[in-house]
Amino acid sequence: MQLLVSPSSIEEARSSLSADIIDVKKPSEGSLGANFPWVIQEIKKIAGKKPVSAAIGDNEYKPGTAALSAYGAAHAGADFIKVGLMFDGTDRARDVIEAVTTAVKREFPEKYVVIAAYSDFQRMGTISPFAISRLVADAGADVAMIDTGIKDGKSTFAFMDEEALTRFVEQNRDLGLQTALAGSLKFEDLDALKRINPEIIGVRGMVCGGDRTATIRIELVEKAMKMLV
Ligand SMILES: O=C[C@H](O)COP(=O)(O)O
Repeated sequence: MQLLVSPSSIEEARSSLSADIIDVKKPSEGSLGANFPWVIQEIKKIAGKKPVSAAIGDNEYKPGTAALSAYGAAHAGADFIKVGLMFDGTDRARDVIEAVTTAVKREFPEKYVVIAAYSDFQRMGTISPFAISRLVADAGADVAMIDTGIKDGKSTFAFMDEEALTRFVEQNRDLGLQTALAGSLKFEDLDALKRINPEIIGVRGMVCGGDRTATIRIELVEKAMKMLV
């Protein structure tokens, strides 16, 4: 299980370097808020051999806009391009997933496309994570992800229990996909996450000391890494 940590600045990225994946985002613009291309470029430089991920926003149904954002993130140096689906409807989700995957993979077949749905989809009226796996696999994307859409401190475990999350991981594995789980995860959740066994867990608040609007602390990233071995 790899640890993905989401810094919002170059300084925070420096504190995140012991994580497995450095995920550039702008939390002030949403759960999967996109940061500036020059921030991705700078973080890519300091990340060395560590893979860099970039969130490209909690997208409405705008396949062209999402595809261009994904293309921009790939060109800025992101190895993982992470796309949130903040709308409902299987056909519409298929359009966006195909568009972003094509935008990245035509030029960068080695890069990973991560498609995220939200554990709190019911309160937001957006697509269920269970509905995206097949679409992600059919499009040739790589990772199906769950995050929380509304960052009000309620964790993914408040909306989906261990059994549901395990089913999601298994569904993805059967389709040849990796799974990433995130959403206000806490140190206390790590044992359950080890049992669920996704390929990636994504955190920010946990390594900011509980408040995702605070700053990432190097010792908490190291603590999380130690707890995962
Ligand atoms: O990709 C993961 C997210 O940044 C998780 O953020 P969070 O742990 O504050 O919910």
